[in-house]
Amino acid sequence: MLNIAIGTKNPTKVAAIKLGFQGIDAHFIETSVPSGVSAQPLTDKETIQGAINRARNSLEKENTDIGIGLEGGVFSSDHGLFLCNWGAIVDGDKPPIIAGGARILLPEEVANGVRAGKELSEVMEEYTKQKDVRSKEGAIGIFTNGYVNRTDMFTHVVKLLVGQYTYRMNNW
Ligand SMILES: O=P(O)(O)OP(=O)(O)OP(=O)(O)OC[C@H]1O[C@@H](n2cnc3c(O)ncnc32)[C@H](O)[C@@H]1O
Ligand SMILES: [Mg+2]
Repeated sequence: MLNIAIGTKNPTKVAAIKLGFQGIDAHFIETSVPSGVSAQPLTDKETIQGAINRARNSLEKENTDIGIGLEGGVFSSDHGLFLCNWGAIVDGDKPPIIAGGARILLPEEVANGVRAGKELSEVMEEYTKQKDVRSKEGAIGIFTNGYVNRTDMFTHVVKLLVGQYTYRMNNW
């Protein structure tokens, strides 16, 4: 059995990790760890680092076989501010396994709140007048009209991670 530390207690991320590991005999420990980056990462680079830090910190804290981290962020482009998501698996001293998720543009009204220094989660609550969007459908669920929610999006990231992890186990 694979012991896995999950570097979050956010229910959308926890659900995605359990779905992404379906078919693998695994035991999960949810643990709160620092991401080591800003609460609102503003570049791909910072968001990737947050995912790796969460994976490594949860592995070291819980002393499991592997650690997994999922991190949400945004980045600026010529077209506006994109939502981005990254994930990482850390397995001892091996190089981290990394995978990226879907990206969508945020409406300018929401983007301006983040540019002004607010966290996306806070802006989403004001914009939708709903509490705790981050733990439910997420910004991606709201702006895709429910077609792809935060768990769907992170499940894809986790499958990309698990697939690369099992490939490496079998071939390296
Ligand atoms: O408990 P943790 O694991 O930290 O979960 P989180 O919801 O805070 O998620 P992240 O730290 O990975 O996300 C970074 C920031 O972006 C926000 N965010 C990212 N994606 C979001 C989404 O789909 N909906 C609402 N807020 C989102 C989030 O609330 C944070 O302010
Ligand atoms: Mg957070």
